[in-house]
Amino acid sequence: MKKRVKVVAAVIENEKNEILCALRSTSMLIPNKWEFPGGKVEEGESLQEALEREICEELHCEIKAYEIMNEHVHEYDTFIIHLICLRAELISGTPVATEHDQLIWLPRKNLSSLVWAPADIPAVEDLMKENQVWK
Ligand SMILES: Nc1nc2c([nH]c(=O)n2[C@H]2C[C@H](O)[C@@H](COP(=O)(O)OP(=O)(O)OP(=O)(O)O)O2)c(=O)[nH]1
Repeated sequence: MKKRVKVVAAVIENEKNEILCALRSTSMLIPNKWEFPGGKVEEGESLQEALEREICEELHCEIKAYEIMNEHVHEYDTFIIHLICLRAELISGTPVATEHDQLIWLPRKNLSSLVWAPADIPAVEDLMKENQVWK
């Protein structure tokens, strides 16, 4: 049976309405694909606590995590991911790529120019739809 992981990911939006996108490195699982930074939820943690911890560990900055913007189950060849994307805001510091190969801020309308991890595509599509409604 495939392993099932519960992962939280941060949709961090800045004051210019750009979203932080992170490139998984060649040494990570699902290499060279873009994702929303985050990681696995540990036992006893709320989604928000898990995400704030992961971002602090990975990007060396502080965020405040808010509500779920997209939730999706995706089956990879070797595992099943329950990916939960939360809206988030940068509270202090500047994100630094310590595990990722690259970090970029992109306006919603340009998100489709990146090659995303397959599990992220529904969240990316939802974000781009918000662009059509509000911008
Ligand atoms: N963080 C994150 N992971 C994603 C996304 N999309 C996606 O398929 N994944 C996959 C890649 C990884 O296999 C898994 C998350 O694992 P991870 O390695 O980033 O999490 P972690 O830091 O808690 O892992 P670990 O090193 O403690 O084992 O989910 C996404 O948008 N964000």
